[in-house]
Amino acid sequence: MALSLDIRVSHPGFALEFRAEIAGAGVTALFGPSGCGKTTVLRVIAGLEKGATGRVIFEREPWQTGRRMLPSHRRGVGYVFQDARLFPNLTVRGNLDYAARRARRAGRRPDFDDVVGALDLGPLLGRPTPGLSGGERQRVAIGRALLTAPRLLLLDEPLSALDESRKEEVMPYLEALRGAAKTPIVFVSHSLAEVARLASDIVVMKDGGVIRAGPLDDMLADPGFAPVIGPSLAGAVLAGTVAAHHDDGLTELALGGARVFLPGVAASVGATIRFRVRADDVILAVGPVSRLSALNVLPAVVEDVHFGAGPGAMVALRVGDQRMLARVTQRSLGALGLAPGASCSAVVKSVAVTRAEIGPG
Ligand SMILES: Nc1ncnc2c1ncn2[C@@H]1O[C@H](COP(=O)(O)OP(=O)(O)OP(=O)(O)O)[C@@H](O)[C@H]1O
Repeated sequence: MALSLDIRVSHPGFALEFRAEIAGAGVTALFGPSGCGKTTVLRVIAGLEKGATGRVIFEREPWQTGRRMLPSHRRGVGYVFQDARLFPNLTVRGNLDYAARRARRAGRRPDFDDVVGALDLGPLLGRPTPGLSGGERQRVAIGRALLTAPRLLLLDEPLSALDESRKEEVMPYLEALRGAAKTPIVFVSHSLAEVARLASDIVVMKDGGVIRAGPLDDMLADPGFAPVIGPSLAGAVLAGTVAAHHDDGLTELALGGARVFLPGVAASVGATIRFRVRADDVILAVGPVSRLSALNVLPAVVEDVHFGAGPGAMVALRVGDQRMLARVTQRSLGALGLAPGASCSAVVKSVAVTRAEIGPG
């Protein structure tokens, strides 16, 4: 584990008591409602929360023990804030150069051209920052953080200030970063769709503490996790390989032996795609399914059933070697005779999977 945290922070009316081990690679999401303490955790990691106590160890290096803190600038942390916080008096190039100079002074060697290329910042370099769009500003902010050649990258809701189309503009850069960066990333979000697209691990927070932590895919496929996030948000991530793009705008994916049709995905044939299917969008059927508008009928086996306090049930399904969740009524389960071990079909409408929930694998 790269980052070991056992920290406490106290503000008037708020107490944080946070323990977690954060992986040395990939993206760990800190997920939870507004005010649960996500930003405070990032600030402690970055060395910005002066009143914090406890222990922060990064790759065996003590960043904080008790009240002794390694100064923020000696940690090698890149921080991207919700609002880009660019220097308004400098051009895009000026903002980026500033970061690269800082890194070089600290003995690190950022690759300017590499970062500019990865984030498509070339055409923006001469622009003053006040005139940039929200999406452009965040790309520059991410570039600036990368140019400090950080050992750890902290992203605090980098998309939350953007509207949906701007989010979609920036998201592919974050996804590419996840694939290319050897730097571990801690990503704060209260959007499960964003977390499902970017994260490999998740730490779920509530009221200043950790309520669940683990690998994202396992967690999202666990029917016991649904009550933690709210059943209407529940849904598992599936992965498939692009098999074909069709003239009517649909993309066909191979999932083991099964086929799934999604709204057109911009990825080449053979590429791996991840997509989240919300439990509410899955219909279960027993026996032959014919003449149905839904395009995806996946052979499934019931693995587990969790009953809620109301009339609903969360059903864990195995589809080939992957897992899915379906939320149906207990009445339907009884009528169909569905219990662990039973075979059924999981029916998913193509249009139920939105673009925001589809990303590269
Ligand atoms: N410097 C401070 N002084 C007093 N209270 C603070 C301070 N910083 C944070 N808090 C409080 O601590 C709590 C946690 O704040 P924090 O910003 O960490 O939550 P969050 O989960 O990141 O929220 P959001 O998603 O809205 O950004 C909030 O109640 C906040 O008002």
